[in-house]
Amino acid sequence: MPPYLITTTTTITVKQLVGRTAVTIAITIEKMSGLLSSSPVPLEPRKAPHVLTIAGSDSGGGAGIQADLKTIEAFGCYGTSVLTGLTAQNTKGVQAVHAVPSDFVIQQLQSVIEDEPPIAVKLGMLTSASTIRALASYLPKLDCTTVLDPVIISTSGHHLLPEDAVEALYDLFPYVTFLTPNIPEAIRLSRTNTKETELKGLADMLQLAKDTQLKTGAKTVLLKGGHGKVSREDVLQYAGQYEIVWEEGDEEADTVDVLTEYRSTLGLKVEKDLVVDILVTGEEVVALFVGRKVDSSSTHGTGCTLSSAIASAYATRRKKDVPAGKDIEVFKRAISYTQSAIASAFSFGHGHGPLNHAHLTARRALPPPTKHNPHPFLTHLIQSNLPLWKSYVRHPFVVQLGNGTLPRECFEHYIKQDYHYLKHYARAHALGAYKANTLAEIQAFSEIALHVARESEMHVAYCAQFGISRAELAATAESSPCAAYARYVVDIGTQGDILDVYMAVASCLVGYGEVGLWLKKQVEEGNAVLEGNLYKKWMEDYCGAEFLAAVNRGIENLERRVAEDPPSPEKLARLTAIWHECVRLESRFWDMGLNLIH
Ligand SMILES: Cc1ncc(COP(=O)(O)O)c(N)n1
Repeated sequence: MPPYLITTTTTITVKQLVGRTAVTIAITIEKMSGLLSSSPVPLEPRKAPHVLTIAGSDSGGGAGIQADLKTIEAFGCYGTSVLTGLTAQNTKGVQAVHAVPSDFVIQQLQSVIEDEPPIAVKLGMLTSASTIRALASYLPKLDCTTVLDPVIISTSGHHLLPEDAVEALYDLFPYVTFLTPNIPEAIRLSRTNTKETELKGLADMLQLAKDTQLKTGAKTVLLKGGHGKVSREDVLQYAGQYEIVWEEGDEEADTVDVLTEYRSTLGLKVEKDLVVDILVTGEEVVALFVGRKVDSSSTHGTGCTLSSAIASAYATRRKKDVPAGKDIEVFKRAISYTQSAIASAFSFGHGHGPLNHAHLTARRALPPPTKHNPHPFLTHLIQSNLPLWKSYVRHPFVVQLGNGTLPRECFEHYIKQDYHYLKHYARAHALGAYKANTLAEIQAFSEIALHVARESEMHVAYCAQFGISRAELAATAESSPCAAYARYVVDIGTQGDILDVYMAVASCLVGYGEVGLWLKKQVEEGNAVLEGNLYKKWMEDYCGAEFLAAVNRGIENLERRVAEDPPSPEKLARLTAIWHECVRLESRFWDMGLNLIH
């Protein structure tokens, strides 16, 4: 589409975007009919599932009961807390621990339970052997689902559990439904003599998870793989053998070249290592949860958050007929919540920062740009419908153009229609200038509109290479797919606000950047040809450094705009819908070329 962008030096800005927030309103028929009938049926009082945490206090707010209660709340449950100890702690470390006497721990527990029994109990820092033993004799009476995060050493390296208390844990394990150790904790609790550094890949981790379950006697073990490094190939080896649950969109995330390439031009390390959490129930591997490693120092309280998330996801689970240890959905929701809380963490303190427990709610829905992902808005847009995005950027028209097999008349039809499209694309930018409310923004949109107008002249010359005269171009009737796309963009510009305009013009820019990069890679790998290709000039333009620099500027300004003024969830949903529609219409534009649609 826009060769004019090749020389574009103007910035494109777009406002904020992101996150996935879903609000479900459920009204039961009974209640409805109750409301409507002449003798109303009394409504059941609304109840939030009760989740209890038995853990220590972190004065810094990132771990312990503070993290637990925030997590429980985020899952829509009601949290109660029994404190086992107080820590004087911040993000830099633990300065002191003060144990709560074990009989007072039990007294707190009795007070809570006598009033309202919990659906699930999370256990964290248990502080002393006497408290652990007291809990081991109390828990069987409670008869409810328990999640134990065996907190032994803090992220900052402080011993939170004395040696005799670690041994006392074995009295508690038989009453534990879900045990969630990390690799060092699993090595310790399974009493294996392996050192962490001796673990070689996924096979050793699988063995460790099974050993931990066997030696502790906990019903289910979720071995957290955050400390390990696993390659994609290693995971794929187990594809037929175990259920593999990929993090949303991650299976294909590598294919978004435009972001990967841009990150590497910014000098950022593109993290290839995967994190694998292993779920073992009854000595059987149930599932592997695979996600991308998040390069972040905001990890304080990760174990507390995940275990509370499991307790809460269990308390609100939908499939009540599936055995607890095999309900993959529970673990998937808990892991995904924790991963997003790390990825969207904001900076706090001078050490290992806390997670963002409120990422599911309104204004923090979209993660802020981080070192790991400086493009959260675009990542959200692309991954919100990856198959749709691929139908555009890997369209057969593009594939055939790259390997030189695209029939000439298809390209000619496309390029003539593209000329028409440019006119409307320029109008959309003029509308953007009209709607902008700062002079800088007015200038940016006007300059792009000017560029489009000027560059359409270049387009005329470009078309001449294919024997298409200016008169022929002007006389060509607009095809329906071109009209549909162009009118949609201009219509959004007319009825929407400035941010809508940004959105309506973004997929064209980013998509052509992606197509250019992909074609370049195809040429390097021998799947596409440049020399002797009829479309060489077109390919060179879109693979060229100048065009890609314009794409990068556009992405950067879009992200900046969005980070400065985050949209509400409703606005985010609208922006995402505009993006999807433009991507769909871009794909139809290639269809038009390939199938000579008029
Ligand atoms: C009260 C309390 N509970 C648990 C942890 C472990 O959390 P982390 O390993 O992230 O330091 C902690 N530091 N403090």
